[in-house]
Amino acid sequence: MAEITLNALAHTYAENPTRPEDYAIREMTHVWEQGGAFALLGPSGCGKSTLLNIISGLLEPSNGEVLFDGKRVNELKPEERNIAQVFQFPVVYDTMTVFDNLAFPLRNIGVPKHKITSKVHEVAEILELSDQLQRKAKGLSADQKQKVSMGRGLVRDDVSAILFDEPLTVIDPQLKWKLRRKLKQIHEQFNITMVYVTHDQLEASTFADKIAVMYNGQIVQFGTPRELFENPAHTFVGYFIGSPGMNFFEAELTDKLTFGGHTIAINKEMLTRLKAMGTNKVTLGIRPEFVHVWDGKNDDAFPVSVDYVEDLGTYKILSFLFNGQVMKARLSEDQKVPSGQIYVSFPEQWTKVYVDDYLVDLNVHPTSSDKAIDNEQDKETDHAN
Ligand SMILES: Nc1ncnc2c1ncn2[C@@H]1O[C@H](COP(=O)(O)OP(=O)(O)OP(=O)(O)O)[C@@H](O)[C@H]1O
Repeated sequence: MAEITLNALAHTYAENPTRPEDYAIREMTHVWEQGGAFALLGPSGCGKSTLLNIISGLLEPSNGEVLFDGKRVNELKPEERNIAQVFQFPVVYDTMTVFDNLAFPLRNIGVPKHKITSKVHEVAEILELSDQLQRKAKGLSADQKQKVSMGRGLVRDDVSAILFDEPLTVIDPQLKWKLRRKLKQIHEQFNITMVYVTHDQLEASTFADKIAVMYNGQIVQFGTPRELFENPAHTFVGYFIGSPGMNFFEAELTDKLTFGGHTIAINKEMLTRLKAMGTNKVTLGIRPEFVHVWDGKNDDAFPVSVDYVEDLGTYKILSFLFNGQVMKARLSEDQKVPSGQIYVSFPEQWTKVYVDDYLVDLNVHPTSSDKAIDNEQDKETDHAN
């Protein structure tokens, strides 16, 4: 069992890296606590496999350290790290029986025979493979083979963590949910650190307690599925999580925030913070679920025109044009479908503010650069006095 720490970790495949874009993993410091179920979620090419290979020892990082329970493991070979890895495609020995496949990692480290037998039966029972133990792996279905792959990670008591790299890719859709549930159950039973890599938000949120969202070689947010939904820390999280993703629009900052001449309701403290940041490029984000749609005129609502409505069975997605920009609102199944000109409002609580793609969060203290701006402003005020 292990807590995994990435300390100022960075990796590049380039020989002479000069720009941040030359790094597949940009410098990150990150902790996966012992016993947690974590997902590493992001689109193709964001650096998930690179990160996983660094943790398992298949790849040596260009900079920084990997620590297991506080101990540096950079120099340890994969087999010395006690990490089990389950890949996209099942790794099983076709000519061996299921029993021998599961017993293999234990035989390798010289575990006594009677212990092997009891451990293999215990794991087979959990994975519902007990009646398959004497079968040759060759004849198994893809999902059964993948269960054997997982079982090979679970038989060893000395495993620090299990890393899953898109393990359900080859599994039939109707069996996916079953295996996902099984994994969750195994996690609860074994209390082992599990890191699950996927580009599928549904897989990530059903498996993990906490999700690390990766984008361009960086972890842009690490939070519960609910945090990622309600308070995306980066515009990419808003866009990537949710279906459809968050609506974004550029607002103009003067003594208020406006979009196409309409004033967007925003907290006073937030306005002060934005002014202190010295930016006039502010991006606002609101999830389709939180857009209020009204039939008639309303003091807080903006006039918009309906573009089209998609009926998705249990809910509807309304596309509308606001100041020439297409945005979306989610309507419940029984909500009346409006047409023509309608009114929408954006509740202040759910209107998120982003500068340079990062959330401006009033609960988080300003960064040192914000403080520097504050200090400069204080100085200017002193001079003026
Ligand atoms: N061996 C390599 N040599 C050079 N560049 C590489 C190598 N492996 C990966 N990359 C690059 O590093 C970046 C991150 O790739 P990586 O495979 O880690 O992403 P990923 O999120 O796992 O993508 P996928 O989901 O498609 O596997 C990409 O730009 C990729 O092209």
